Amino acid sequence: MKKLLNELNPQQREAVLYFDSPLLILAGAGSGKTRVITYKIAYMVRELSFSPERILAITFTNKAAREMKERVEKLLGSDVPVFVSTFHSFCVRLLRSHAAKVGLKPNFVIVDTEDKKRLLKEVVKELNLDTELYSPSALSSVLSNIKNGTFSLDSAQVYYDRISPIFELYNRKLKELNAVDFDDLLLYGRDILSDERTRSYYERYFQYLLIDEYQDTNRIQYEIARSIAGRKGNICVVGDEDQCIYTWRGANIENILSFERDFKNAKVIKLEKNYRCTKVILEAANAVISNNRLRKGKRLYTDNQTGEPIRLFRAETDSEESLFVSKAIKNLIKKGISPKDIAVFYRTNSLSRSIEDALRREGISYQIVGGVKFYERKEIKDILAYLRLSLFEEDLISLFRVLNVPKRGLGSAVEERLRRITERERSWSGVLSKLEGELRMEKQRRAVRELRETLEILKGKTSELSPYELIKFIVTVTNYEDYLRNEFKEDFEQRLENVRELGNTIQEFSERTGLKGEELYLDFLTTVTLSSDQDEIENAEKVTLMTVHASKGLEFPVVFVTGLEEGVFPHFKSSDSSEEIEEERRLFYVAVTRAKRLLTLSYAKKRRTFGKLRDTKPSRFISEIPSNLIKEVKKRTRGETLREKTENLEIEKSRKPKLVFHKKYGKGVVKRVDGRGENAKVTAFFSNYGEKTIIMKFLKVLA
Ligand SMILES: Nc1ncnc2c1ncn2[C@@H]1O[C@H](COP(=O)(O)OP(=O)(O)OP(=O)(O)O)[C@@H](O)[C@H]1O
Ligand SMILES: [Mg+2]
Repeated sequence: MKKLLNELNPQQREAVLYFDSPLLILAGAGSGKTRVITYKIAYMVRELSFSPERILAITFTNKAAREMKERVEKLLGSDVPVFVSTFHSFCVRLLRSHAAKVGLKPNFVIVDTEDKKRLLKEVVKELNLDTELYSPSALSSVLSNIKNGTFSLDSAQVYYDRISPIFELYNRKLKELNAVDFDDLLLYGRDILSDERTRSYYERYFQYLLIDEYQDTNRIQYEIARSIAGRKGNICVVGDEDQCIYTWRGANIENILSFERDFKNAKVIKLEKNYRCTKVILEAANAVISNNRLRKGKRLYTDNQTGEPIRLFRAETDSEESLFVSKAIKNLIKKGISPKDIAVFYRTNSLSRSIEDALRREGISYQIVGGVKFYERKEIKDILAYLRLSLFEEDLISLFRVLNVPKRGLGSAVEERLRRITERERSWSGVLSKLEGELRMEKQRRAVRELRETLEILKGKTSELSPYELIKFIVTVTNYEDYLRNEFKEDFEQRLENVRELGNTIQEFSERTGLKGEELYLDFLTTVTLSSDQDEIENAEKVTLMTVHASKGLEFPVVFVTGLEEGVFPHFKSSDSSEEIEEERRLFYVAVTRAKRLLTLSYAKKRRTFGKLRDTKPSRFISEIPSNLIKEVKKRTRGETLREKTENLEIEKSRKPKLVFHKKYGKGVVKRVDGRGENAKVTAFFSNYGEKTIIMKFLKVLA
């Protein structure tokens, strides 16, 4: 364990060892906040004999949760059942155990974004409102804001005068369907904990609570945390107010301030040393963020190398920008940088297409984070809908989805009839029997009967077949393969492949968790519904493309930030108030501080928007970086290829040596390297001779 603590600096160590009162760690990017949480958990388990399952750690994404668990296990050298989850998945657990308290059944369904819009469309229709005026996707986010407390129902009324009945009917429908949306998860979680007996049970059960990315918690999450930490105040939160980038989702800087007020005797520890970035990158980040006024103010330093200047490429057009990025990446890969160490960021998803095209042309493999996710693909959702129906009689949301998939000649008139029946009937068998009785056309009646029979058959199979077999069976009995072949000629193969992959995934999930039957599928479906953008990142030899929002908490040796134009980044929606600009600046700060060694910024002087090439202005954030830190990648005279232009992108080819060999002193462990190439000065520790500084050319690098 001593060794563990040695891997921390004095402030980090203090944070790990501190248990006397609630602890708030406020620190800038890359200063080791996440590391402190991980080490603190390991320390509690190993040195203080905490039962791992009684430690609750909250992270921002499921991927972060998984990684944290893995790291703790690595530090401890064994599997530990630490409870690491997101607020949402924690609330799912709470809700499964206490569903009745809030009027739900334990096997409630979580509606995803698409289901939610579908339901809202129904609501709007039922209230005889105009679907153009009350568009489901706009309503979806308004309702979300009302639930998470960013808007009041009254203030939303100004824009949508019928918002109250919509809100009411939507919630009623959810309840009737035994369904919840993402925001409900938190609200119900809070409600469950508002019962004093339940609350004190969890307060006693969880002996310590840790929260990462605390700056992005919203009010409701804060209240949940408070109820669990309770009076004991066994809580440690880490955050950075400069990285608060989710105020539009209700994240609230107030929570940092109220922490010190609500948790008596809270101790605040600051971490000021950054371990991630080069001096140049960190200085740029510090300079940019100092333009924000809504902050506590702190300055990070680093002992890392000065590093390369920040590259800036001013492209004529967006396609030239993409070309530059792809050529530069190609060059880096040629120089030995691994593709998985490279990330390209943009402000909005729509900017990815042109970069994708360019990368494809260069033959560079990439993964795009936050596009259409695996579980949002149509074929996956169709099969999962059948799976859900075979498990849950009352999942009428899924029933609507499969009514005419595969095509059975049951169009919108039948759907309308179905909707009316669902007002009285709650289970699919009842609903379908009624529907069959009401229909006039024999063909339609038969189609409905067949659907009901199919679902009956499936119902019996969930416990009988292995997950892989079950998915295969669903595909067979529904004739889904034929459907795909007929409807999606171009990418039918790919879609079928995705469905097979789904079978494998559930099978693997079952083997990993040891779960079976209904419990298995319930857990799997929850995981799937709550998966976030970051969950899609594979650990493959691929360049990663993502929005800045999705990059939170991550780090990459090489980062490109593209589309740095006024109106794009900062985004035009934000340009009318200084608070919103400050949020954009925090977002830019997050982008810059993801880079460990090389940062490249770019923008296009003309960008195609709404089908036309338009003039742009460079983002103000570029001019907020001191010019001595920037080196422009100039366009050279004609005749030279872009490859030559980007050849200048220098980056250390090999990593710093770790182990060296010297003729006289033998093997030495490297502590420091000053300079580059064969004349670099290497300071190393040799077991029989102590520390020596030697010129690189007299050494042999062993590792
Ligand atoms: N004491 C340390 N010694 C060596 N490396 C460290 C130390 N502390 C942190 N690091 C490394 O620095 C990097 C950044 O750490 P970490 O991700 O924990 O920072 P963070 O404060 O959580 O950043 P962010 O604000 O971006 O979430 C990681 O690669 C981590 O392993
Ligand atoms: Mg972190």
